[in-house]
Amino acid sequence: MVGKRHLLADNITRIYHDTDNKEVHALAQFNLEITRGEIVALVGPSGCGKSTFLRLVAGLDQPQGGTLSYNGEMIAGPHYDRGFVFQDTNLFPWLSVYDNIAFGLKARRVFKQEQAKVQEYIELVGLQGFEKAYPHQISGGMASRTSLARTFIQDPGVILLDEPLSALDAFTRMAIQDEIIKIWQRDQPIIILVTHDIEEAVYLSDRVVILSSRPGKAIGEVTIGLQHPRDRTSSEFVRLRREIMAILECCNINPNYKTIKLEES
Ligand SMILES: Nc1ncnc2c1ncn2[C@@H]1O[C@H](COP(=O)(O)OP(=O)(O)OP(=O)(O)O)[C@@H](O)[C@H]1O
Repeated sequence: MVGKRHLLADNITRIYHDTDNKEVHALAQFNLEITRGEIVALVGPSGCGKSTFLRLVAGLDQPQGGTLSYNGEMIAGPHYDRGFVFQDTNLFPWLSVYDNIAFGLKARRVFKQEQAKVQEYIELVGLQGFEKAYPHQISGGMASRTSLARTFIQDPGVILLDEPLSALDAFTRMAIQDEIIKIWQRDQPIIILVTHDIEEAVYLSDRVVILSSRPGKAIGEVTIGLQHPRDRTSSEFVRLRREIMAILECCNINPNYKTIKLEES
């Protein structure tokens, strides 16, 4: 896979039906191109199709219109080369931290050859000493770290992060954001991050794509030209946050960002 990571969404449409069988246009004419090593954040109002897009890239769902390809091939179903991390960590409660992280390697029957990677990823996310603990014995932050390590260890070309840190306190979230950058710098996957936290989007991503209200369309894009590690208090960081907020405000899609607006004022 090395050197060939390329994701292309061309004119994607996804229409659902609600309980009254009325059409719900989740995504319309949605376009996005991402190459190896990029982190792209998707921000937009609740219900604008962000998670829908991640599900399409994961191959868990199919678009009704447009094409979605990875490395030139249409995405037809799930594959371990496209990993998904959800807000709800979905850890296997009957497996220890170690076995949760090793799970994918075992499923692919590569555990024997790649066993050393398990300890390596445990250390990368700071879980040493908790290898034998079960999910009910660890904190929310540790569960998130386990879930991230379980996905990153597979070395996927694409990693889909659907608000993976939103349930955590600000301090833990910031620590894990740094861990994500550390692993990303090593493995260089494409990362698509869905977040409601504008600061998180600016801290982690190379580009922030802003979606309109449903049906979700890209209505703006902000390039974050800052080196890692980023300083959240720098004038450029604050300016980029404001630029994204301005696009959201300009398109009248502020209501879901009230908390962030209050923070800014
Ligand atoms: N399986 C489904 N059946 C019917 N409607 C659906 C289905 N999945 C999603 N939708 C609808 O499609 C729209 C987009 O949903 P999606 O979860 O992608 O939005 P989102 O931008 O991720 O929202 P949030 O930020 O609140 O998580 C919503 O109106 C949602 O109700």
